[in-house]
Amino acid sequence: MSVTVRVPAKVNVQLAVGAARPDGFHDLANVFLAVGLYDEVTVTPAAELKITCSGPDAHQVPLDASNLAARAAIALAARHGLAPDVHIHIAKDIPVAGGMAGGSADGAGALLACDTLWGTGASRTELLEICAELGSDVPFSLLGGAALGTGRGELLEPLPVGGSFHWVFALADGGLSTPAVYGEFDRLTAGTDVPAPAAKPELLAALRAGDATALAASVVNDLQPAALSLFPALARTLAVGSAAGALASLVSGSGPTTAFLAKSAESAEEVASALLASGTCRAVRVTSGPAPGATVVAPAV
Ligand SMILES: C[C@](O)(CO)[C@H](O)COP(=O)(O)OP(=O)(O)OC[C@H]1O[C@@H](n2ccc(N)nc2=O)[C@H](O)[C@@H]1O
Ligand SMILES: Nc1ncnc2c1ncn2[C@@H]1O[C@H](COP(=O)(O)OP(=O)(O)OP(=O)(O)O)[C@@H](O)[C@H]1O
Repeated sequence: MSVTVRVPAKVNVQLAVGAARPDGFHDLANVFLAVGLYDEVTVTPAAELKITCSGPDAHQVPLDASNLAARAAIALAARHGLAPDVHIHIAKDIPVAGGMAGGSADGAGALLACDTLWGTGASRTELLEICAELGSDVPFSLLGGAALGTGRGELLEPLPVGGSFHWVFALADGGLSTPAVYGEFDRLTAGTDVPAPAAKPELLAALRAGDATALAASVVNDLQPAALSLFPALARTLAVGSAAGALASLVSGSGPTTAFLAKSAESAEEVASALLASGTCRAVRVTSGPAPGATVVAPAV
């Protein structure tokens, strides 16, 4: 008896970052778009909590209680007076420490999988509450689609999207630590007046219309200068994608994955080939978004 949940990666089409708050987090206007790269989380009853991981980046994933999937199982079990005795297997396809919310995806996936396996019947509200305790990106991993995240990114308002967008992702050699990138943002903006973050109306309209050209004209990531400062080689990857015809080239979230919005599936393939041929990234992925949020794919039998 086991339950498998599929969970998407995300790209931030707008990431507006405010000044650091007293609690160390930053207020955001975070426009999330789920894209079709997925991790699959399978939970099976076991004598004790155990985690395994497969996939090309598996060796970088912690297999102890610090794994967000383990933390999710423990949090749900504690709320319902259960023992978190499950084997969690993560089939990992989302790049690790890549700015695509891979760990968050596993947290949301394990939560939904354990809820289904244990029959805890937690409401959507309770699941989202636990997600927010696990991390700022985790609620969106559960929800999927597109959403505006405010607060530290955990307060979600689903957004309408009028079509599918073609994306290419270039995976970098190495990762970036999210706190380090926010720290670099603070260093780069020290002494300046950081405006309160706000979603751009023209960007929300472009999403609503499914208009890739209009979306490309308005994407913006306030963490990009910080990511480039810590990982300067990313500038070359961005330039290659733009020269190959991408409508927009940007750092995905805290990086170092770079994201390229293409006008068509054919153009996306051309951008991907140029990126690979340039030698400025370790791998490329072609996909589209929005993608659905965490979904049970193989229920308990
Ligand atoms: C960069 C993004 O991926 C964009 O969606 C997120 O803002 C990061 O979300 P996350 O990885 O879920 O981050 P969390 O696990 O909640 O926080 C990790 C660390 O990132 C920094 N952090 C995160 C979110 C936020 N709004 N402000 C922050 O300053 C803090 O240093 C925090 O200690
Ligand atoms: N299930 C998990 N998968 C990957 N990393 C995990 C997981 N649980 C905990 N981690 C830890 O979290 C760190 C960040 O990994 P993750 O892949 O979530 O980064 P990210 O995609 O850049 O995050 P975000 O986009 O949400 O800022 C890893 O280096 C690892 O130590």
